[in-house]
Order: sequence, then C-alpha cells, then structure tokens
Amino acid sequence: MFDQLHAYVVQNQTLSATLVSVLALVIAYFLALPREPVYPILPNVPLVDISEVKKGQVELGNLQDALATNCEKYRGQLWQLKARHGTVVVLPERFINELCYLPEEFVSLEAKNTDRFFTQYTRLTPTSIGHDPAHLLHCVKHDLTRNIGSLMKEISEEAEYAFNTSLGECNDWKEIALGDVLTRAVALISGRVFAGPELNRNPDYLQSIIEFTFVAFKAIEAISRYPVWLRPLAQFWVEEVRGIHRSLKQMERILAKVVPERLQLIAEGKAPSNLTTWHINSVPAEKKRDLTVHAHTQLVVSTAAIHNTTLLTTHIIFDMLARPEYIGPIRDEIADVLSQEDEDYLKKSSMPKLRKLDSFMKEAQRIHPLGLLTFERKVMQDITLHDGTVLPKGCCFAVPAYFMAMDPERWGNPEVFDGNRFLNLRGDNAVGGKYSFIETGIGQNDLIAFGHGPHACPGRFFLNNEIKVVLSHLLMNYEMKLQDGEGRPEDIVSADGIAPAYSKKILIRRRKNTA
Ligand code: HEM
Repeated sequence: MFDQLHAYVVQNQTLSATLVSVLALVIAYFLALPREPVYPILPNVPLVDISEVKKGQVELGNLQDALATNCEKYRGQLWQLKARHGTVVVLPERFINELCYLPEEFVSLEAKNTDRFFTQYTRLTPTSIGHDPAHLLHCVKHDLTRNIGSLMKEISEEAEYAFNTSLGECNDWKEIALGDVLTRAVALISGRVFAGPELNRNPDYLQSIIEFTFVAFKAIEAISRYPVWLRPLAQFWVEEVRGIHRSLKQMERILAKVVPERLQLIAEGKAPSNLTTWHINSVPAEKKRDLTVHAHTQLVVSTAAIHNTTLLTTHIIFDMLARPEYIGPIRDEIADVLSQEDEDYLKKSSMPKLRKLDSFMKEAQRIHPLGLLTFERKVMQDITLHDGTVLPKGCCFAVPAYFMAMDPERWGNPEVFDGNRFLNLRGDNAVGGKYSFIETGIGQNDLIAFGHGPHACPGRFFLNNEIKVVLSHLLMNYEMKLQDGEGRPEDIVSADGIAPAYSKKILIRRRKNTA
C-alpha cells in the first residue's frame, strides 16, 4: 500500500514537473517572440486605407492611384496610408531636409528594412547576421565610387563580352527579350566589380547573384503569410526562407578558395581592386576570414544593384525605341566623345560630356520611377517637426517620389516625355551638378528617385557609369527597334513600383558599319 502511494506521488511529481517545464517553455517562447510592429496612427491626420483588397488583387497597384489622388487632395500636408504591411505617414517634401540629417537613433532606414523585410528570418540586412552595415556601406560609398575611374576598362570589356556572348553574330534582325539580355550583362559587369574576373563568369556565381533577389522577395512574401507567433518556428520549414540559407551557403562555398587567396594577395600588396578586397580590408581582424559575412555582402549588394539597374536600363531603351528621333543625336554625341579619347572605351572623364544621354536617362527615370515611394524610414524617438506635428516613436514615413515626379506644379508638363528636359534645365552645369542624372534634390524640377541625404543611393555614381557604358555599347554596335506596329511596351505597376515589361521582345541586329 505504502509502495503504491509512493509510486503514485513520484509519478505525479514527474508529470507535474514535466507540465511545469512545458508551460515554462511555452511562456518563454511567447515572451521571446518578436512583436508585430504596431504603427501608431497620428491623430487629426487624414488616413487613407488601401489595406482591404480582394485575394489576388495587387494591393499596391492601388498605391499609384492613392498617391495621385491624395497627394493632390492634401497638397503640402501630411496624410497616412494604411496598406497591408502597415501604416506609413506620407510626407510632403518640405519636411525632408529637417529629417534626412537626423541620426539613426531618431530615424532609421535599417529599422524600416528590418520590419518590412522580416530580416530576423530572411537575413537581408547585415545586422540580421550580427554584422555592422557600416562595412558594406563604406565599400559602396567610398571604395566603389573612388575606384570607378580605374574600373572603366573592365566595365567596357565585360559589356562587350556580355553582348557578344548573348547575341552572337546577330547580322540579321533577331528577337530578344530585352530584360533577360540586360540582366545577364548587368550581372556580369556587377560581378566583375564585386568579385573580379576569376569569379564573375563562373556560372554558379553568376546565377547566385542574379537569383538572390528573387529568392529574397519570395521569402519575404512567404514568411509574411504566417502569424507573428509562428514565424520563429515556420522559418525552419518555409521552403522560401530555407532558400535564402541555401543561397548564402552556396556563396560561401564559391568564396571558400577566393577569400584565403585574396588575404594572401592583400598581404603581398598585389590584391585586385574589387568588392571582395575592399570588404576584407574593411572588416575587423576576426571577420577577415569569415565566409558568412563576405558571402552575405556579395548577395546583399547584388540585390541592391542588379535588378534596379536592369529595370531602369530597360525603361530607357524602351523610351529610345519609342522615340527613335533621339537616337541619332545621342549616337553622334557618343561617337564624338569616343573620338576624343586615347583609348577605344569611355573613361570616367568621358561621362560629363554625354549630356544628351544623361538627360534622356533622367527623363526616363522621372516618367517611370522604379519606386513609387522613397526616403522610407522608421521613427525611433518622438520627433517634433518645424510646424509642431509630432511623429511618434514607431511610426514609418515616406516621401511620394512618384507624385513629385509627375506633379504639374513642379514640372508644368509632367505627362510629356522630353528627353532634352534636363539638358535644357542644366545649361552649362557640370555632371554631378544640378539636373544631372546622379543628382538628388527636392526643389522645383528635382528628382528624388535615389532617395535624399546621407542614405541616398551610394551606388548611383557607379550606376551612372555602368548604364552609360551599356547604352553606348548597344547604340554604337547595334540597331534596335520595337516589333512592327508596336508602341512602347506598357509598364507593369506592381507592389514595388513601375517596372518595364521585362520579357517583352524587341528586335536587334549588329550595325553594318561596325566590326
Ligand atoms: C536604378 C538603380 C538604382 C536605384 C533606382 C536605386 C535606388 C536606391 C534608393 C531609393 C535607396 C534608398 C535611399 C533612401 O532611402 O534615402 C538606395 C539605397 C542603396 N543603394 Fe541603390 N539604387 C540603384 C542602384 C544601386 C547600385 C548599382 C548599388 C550598388 C552598387 C546600390 C546600392 C545601394 C545601397 C548599399 C543602399 C543603402 C544605402 C544606405 O543604407 O545608406 N544601389 N538605392
């Protein structure tokens, strides 16, 4: 009897202890859960709700209309946009200057990205792998920009290789999907600058840097479908999130030989100038051999660089083919600039002379902004704006780039495509000066497509050279036209902005008078 009682008590004690442990684990799990960001709603500020959409509808397709209507209706005022991913305060441009120089402790691009891209699962920011973003930013902002001049020969060589290998002889008109051909060209050029000639034509490397953006965006979409409490577990079985980890591992394998060799070359003072070298030089001693941080940097910079560049270049070419009257004068300008060079490729110093091309590129970017919103930030501490409005901690804000680019009060005739618009505005201003492609601004006739202030796209100086090399190569060596009877392909308005009809076929053939 005593034995039975003892057994019962022991058994129940074990059961109770197990139950208590399970309960403690469940409580700990819920306490450790990242919170769904709660975006405070500003009182007395108009709220426009586009979050209620039927399944299958592209939610932010409504964003274009919502911006056009409400930026006009609330001109000069703040208003709030409630979208599926949260609420964002839409700011008129008069607030940008007082916000853009505030430190990260007040307004943060990183925190906005963390919320928006679920980076604790998707690992899309350096901080999400415990790495300081300053290294990546230093490489793009300083090393890449400073080295553009010495990289121009390689950029031109790679453009030539890319088009020769994709297009072949191409003596007769050939149908191509412009987006595909440009993606490969931009990836080869970017890879040459990010990893050098020993890797950029390696099919595994090339495929990794091209596909990572798609892998990343699928993972964001997939994890967002899970309730916040399940995400810490779901990350282990959601195939798309696992895809991110596979891509990172694959890039680590690709770099496994390169990084130690590069360290050796750096020690010998013989290292080539590219992102791999700059990043090794930038990180602290204990991370120099860390393949994870180098692999992550290669993929994250590729995500920022390759697809945006391809989409913008596709927009520009579609605009040229729809308005062939611009092509002759731009070609003459390129030929003239090339004839002044002592080598047969464009140098960094050639760029300020390509004024018609620069203006055309900027006008194409104005009419087809890749992002409808820009200058997106999260508020980290309450901020009082100059008119007394308080932006509370936790809210996100953005500036309506699309509306600013198409606002009749800023442009007079915003609907008209005028390839010489910025050429005429610019007068004698040098490149980098007002109204040139790389300039960002918030005044009359300024564009903010690259953001504004200290976080404005640091890749745009490289991009400016890269796009001009690609376009010059195509214009000087090939003829292109739209398919018979077709006008400029219709843009695709999506959750991310205004993309060109990427897979649309155009016709191309080698120019008769060139080799
Ligand atoms: C058409 C091409 C591109 C567009 C439209 C574009 C646009 C932008 C925009 C709007 C931002 C955010 C700015 C802000 O919020 O103030 C940004 C940031 C950034 N871009 Fe670009 N970009 C392009 C190409 C590139 C390229 C080629 C690179 C690298 C080589 C690059 C690297 C970056 C980086 C690293 C940031 C983050 C800056 C920071 O956190 O301070 N981008 N870009």
